[in-house]
Amino acid sequence: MEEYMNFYQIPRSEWQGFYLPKHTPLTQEELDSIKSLNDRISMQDVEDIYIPMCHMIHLHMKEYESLSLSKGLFLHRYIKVPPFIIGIAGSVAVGKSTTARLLQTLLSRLFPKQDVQLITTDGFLYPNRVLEERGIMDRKGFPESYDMERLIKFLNSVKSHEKDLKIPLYSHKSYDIVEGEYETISQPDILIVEGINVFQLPANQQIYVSDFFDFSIYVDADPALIERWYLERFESLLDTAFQDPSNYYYEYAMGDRKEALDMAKSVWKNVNLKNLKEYILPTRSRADIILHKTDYHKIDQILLRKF
Ligand SMILES: Nc1ncnc2c1ncn2[C@@H]1O[C@H](COP(=O)(O)OP(=O)(O)O)[C@@H](O)[C@H]1O
Ligand SMILES: CC(C)(COP(=O)(O)O)[C@@H](O)C(=O)NCCC(=O)O
Repeated sequence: MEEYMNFYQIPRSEWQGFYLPKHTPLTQEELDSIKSLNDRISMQDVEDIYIPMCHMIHLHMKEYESLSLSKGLFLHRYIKVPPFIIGIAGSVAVGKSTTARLLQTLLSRLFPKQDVQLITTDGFLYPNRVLEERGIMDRKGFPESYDMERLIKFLNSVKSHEKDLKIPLYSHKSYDIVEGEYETISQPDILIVEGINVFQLPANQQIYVSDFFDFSIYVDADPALIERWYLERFESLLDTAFQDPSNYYYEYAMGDRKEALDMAKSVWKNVNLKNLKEYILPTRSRADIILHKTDYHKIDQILLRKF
């Protein structure tokens, strides 16, 4: 079957004309706050791609709100509109967290009354102790390494307007869940959920994570490019975060550069690329929108679900 049969395939040049950014110019302060997320983000992409996408998301939000209100009228009860949840999926190192933080900034700016909160699903990875007990330490990021039931219960609580929900904290410094530390999500209007696994259909569950999504985004690129971004990020971390003696990769930062890069290449090939091919790419066509990136993270094509 043709994977994209139910998608409009829209080249960048066409997409950028759908919503003219002159309606929503960003102030210098806002541009600075985006640059502080990642100073390599292209402002042209923000204007041409992300701002029109925020307006597309707004269309979905309006429909969602209207359906919730109509449901309440039908049921003769007041239903407070549940939080609108946006899922973001894609490979490790394709730029999910950068996209998620950019979207959080832009949605907060464009819709100032909305409280936009963000989580990443790495907090739902089992702690290393559990992964070791199960003999799956080398499967971090694969479906069996996540407590998906906990993630589903969390999303249900968010939709039910529960307050002060605590989620575990994953540290890329210790490469493990930090015991006793949590992140708090409390009654957002919009919640962005970013992770490699968010469109997957876990075995033995009747409810899927994506059942809670009201809009979903897949960030896509050629795996050879993603490998380059993975290795570039690894190299820049060798010069910065990994220099901290308490960092999981400290020995690599202190040792031979080539050995460190060979190790990263092997993790890419045996873990992250394998995971991409077996479990992440097959979920791509579940997204409402696919952002396709080319060199330097430039978005060249947008695929928008028709139905
Ligand atoms: N739009 C972008 N422009 C430039 N660099 C980017 C962009 N998005 C991501 N990157 C870079 O690519 C690498 C991977 O991005 P990241 O958001 O950490 O990926 P993920 O969350 O998918 O693992 C990082 O080094 C990041 O700085
Ligand atoms: C923590 C991750 C599984 C990504 O988690 P996500 O937030 O996307 O759910 C990934 O960054 C990771 O650590 N992968 C294991 C192999 C590696 O060290 O790259």
